[in-house]
Amino acid sequence: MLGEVTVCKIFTFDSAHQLVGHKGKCSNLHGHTYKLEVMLKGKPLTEPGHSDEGFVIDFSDIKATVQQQLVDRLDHAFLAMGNEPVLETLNQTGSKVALLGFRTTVENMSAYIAHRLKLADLPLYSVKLWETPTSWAEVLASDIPEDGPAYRIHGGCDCE
Ligand SMILES: Nc1nc2c(c(=O)[nH]1)N=C([C@H](O)[C@H](O)COP(=O)(O)OP(=O)(O)OP(=O)(O)O)CN2
Ligand SMILES: [Zn+2]
Repeated sequence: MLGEVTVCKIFTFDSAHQLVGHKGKCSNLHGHTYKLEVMLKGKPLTEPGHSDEGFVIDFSDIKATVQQQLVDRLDHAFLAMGNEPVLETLNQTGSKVALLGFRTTVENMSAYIAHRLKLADLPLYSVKLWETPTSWAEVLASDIPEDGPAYRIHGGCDCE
């Protein structure tokens, strides 16, 4: 839309996961330093004298929301679908687990993140999630179905 600007804030978090049934090395328990690019779009505020004049949204407000909604939960956690054999041991030993309920591919993770941020009322344009320095997935906010991402849910999740 005319006059709109896209702004981006970048986050990183370190997590472990395991793609049960994967034909290759990702069937092993392993970890990533994920890089998350959150892109927001809107018209910069024009209200004279307002703290946010000239901002689409204050970067510090984006940071607070993304930290609270996602990073605090995912960082240094095992990202679980719920079907991983190691899950029982992690739960028994009090290790940090984010039970997401879906297969933790980068495609599904980026859809989950986009949905969470849309629900948090950010003027979200898209999220791009880097799983490795050479692999990423991107989801546009406008491509998230009203009732949430279309991935298969296994059992439950501790998402809300
Ligand atoms: N389409 C997808 N393919 C793969 C995913 C995924 O989420 N979506 N995930 C994995 C593994 O979890 C892991 O990310 C390995 O990815 P890969 O790019 O193969 O990692 P490398 O370290 O081998 O990357 P190189 O830069 O090519 O060395 C697998 N596939
Ligand atoms: Zn992986």
